[in-house]
Amino acid sequence: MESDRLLPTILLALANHLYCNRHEPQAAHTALLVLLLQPPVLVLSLGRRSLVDFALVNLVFFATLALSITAYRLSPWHPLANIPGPYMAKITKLWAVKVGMSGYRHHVLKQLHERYGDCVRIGPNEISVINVDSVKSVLGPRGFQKGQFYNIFSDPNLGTTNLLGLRGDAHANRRRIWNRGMSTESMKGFEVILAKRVAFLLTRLDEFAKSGQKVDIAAWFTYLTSDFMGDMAFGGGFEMMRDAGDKDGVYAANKLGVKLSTIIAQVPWLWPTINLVPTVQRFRVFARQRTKARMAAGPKSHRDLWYHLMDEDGYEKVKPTLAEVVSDSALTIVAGSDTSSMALSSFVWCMISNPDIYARAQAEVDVAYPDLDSIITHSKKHGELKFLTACLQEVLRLFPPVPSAGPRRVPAGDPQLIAGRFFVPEHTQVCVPAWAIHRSEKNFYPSPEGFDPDRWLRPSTEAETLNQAAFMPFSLGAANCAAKNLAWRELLMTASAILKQYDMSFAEPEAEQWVHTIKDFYLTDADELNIKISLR
Ligand code: HEM
Repeated sequence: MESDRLLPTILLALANHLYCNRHEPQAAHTALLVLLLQPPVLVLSLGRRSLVDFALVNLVFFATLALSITAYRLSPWHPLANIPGPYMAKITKLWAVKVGMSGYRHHVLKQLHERYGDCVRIGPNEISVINVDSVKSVLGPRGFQKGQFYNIFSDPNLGTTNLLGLRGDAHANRRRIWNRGMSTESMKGFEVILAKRVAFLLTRLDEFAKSGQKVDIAAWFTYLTSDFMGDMAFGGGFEMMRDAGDKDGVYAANKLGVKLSTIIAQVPWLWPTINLVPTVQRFRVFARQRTKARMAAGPKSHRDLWYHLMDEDGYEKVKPTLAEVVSDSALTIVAGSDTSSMALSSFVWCMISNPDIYARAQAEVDVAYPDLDSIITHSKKHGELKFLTACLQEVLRLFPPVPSAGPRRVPAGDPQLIAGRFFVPEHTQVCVPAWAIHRSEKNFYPSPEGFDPDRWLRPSTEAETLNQAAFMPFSLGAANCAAKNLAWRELLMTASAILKQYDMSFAEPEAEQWVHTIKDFYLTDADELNIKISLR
């Protein structure tokens, strides 16, 4: 290729690299279009017309761009050059997309930390940290704002963003309403709603116990938590326990959205493009339909979350808009169904896999609750369930339902010292993976990978480590789980009821390996967990 085309093509590619380095693209389709258009425009402006010219200019343009980006990302001038990590991760986000799509991101991050230490570079502009001091500075009271990944929680159709996607003052204002909605007083109303659903679960599970058929308990916990969240968010909407499945495909659409978020987490500028896919819209259509139904139904006898999010008590000077409430109610279903159901499934798996511990937890429930009714009518005795609580803590430690979450972002103009030795520039994405933190022997020792509920109950000794500050299944700081207390009640009530009512065993050898099928798609997903249950 002659220099009259070669030089301008190379310069154009380098200029593109320089521009994108300063201004990260926000939407894949526009960025791609702009890139694809440039080489042909250049060829035409140079007065050329032949196909060979078009092909060569394209080749040189994209090869130069790729080489320039790769060289810079691996060079000692890159601001994250001194942070160790895999080469492919440093060069391209495609590495993270591949890892994310495999569903084993949680395992990969843990292995990387074992190999490289507390701070690992996991993307051209992204790091992962697991030492507790850094975790505090990222998530603590003066922590970082959420990274670009969380932009997916804005709904272009409603023109608003749900709580999970908000930052700064906007987040604090909305969170105040959530916190009021999750007060001890509100919890009483929610418990009535929860108790009805748990009681119904038991009537459905009794059918399996009586027939002796195996039951996919993971699916039934999903039905329970989805039905419950539907009640909370929109005063109803899901009847998955009644239908023994996802009749309308709404849950599946939601699940697809969450899975896609794994890819988007790595390349957030793909979101506006993926957002155009009709299946992704299905869940939003459901939310709009339920909103109409909820508004037509009026107040419920027991106040649901909708009541509080709408500020029907009139505490706020400026009332939340309907769009904000709809998007937060939809968030309730996303955030509150798979998280709790995976925790409950992991709990059942841990019980059956550890018969001695199972027997102790069951005995404790039998002492606290003389009959099943007392379990589902009130939660006053939850404080007495010390061993069961320790079992659930251990479940949440080993199998956190949000294993690596989305990254936070180093504030503009304020580089940070991370892991005590690395200066990290503004806008760097920082991931804080609970799965790896919970399984580090620096935080939980001995046997950080073992199921040992007693570690939460034994008096502390020098030979053991139980780092409470490193326990973060509900995340930490201002944007931690808004429904942590409700989730605990749900876990304790359901776990107590299951222990009280049934004896459980694995229905097939594959079930013994079930935890190895847990995948990390921001929330977790796993195979069927088939068990046999019999009435006690
Ligand atoms: C065992 C059950 C649960 C676990 C382990 C859990 C865990 C978490 C985690 C780790 C986060 C932070 C996510 C992030 O930073 O990306 C979060 C946020 C959130 N969770 Fe939960 N969650 C559970 C149940 C629930 C339930 C039942 C609800 C709904 C009623 C809920 C509502 C929320 C909301 C609204 C947020 C966003 C908070 C904010 O950004 O201020 N969660 N949860």
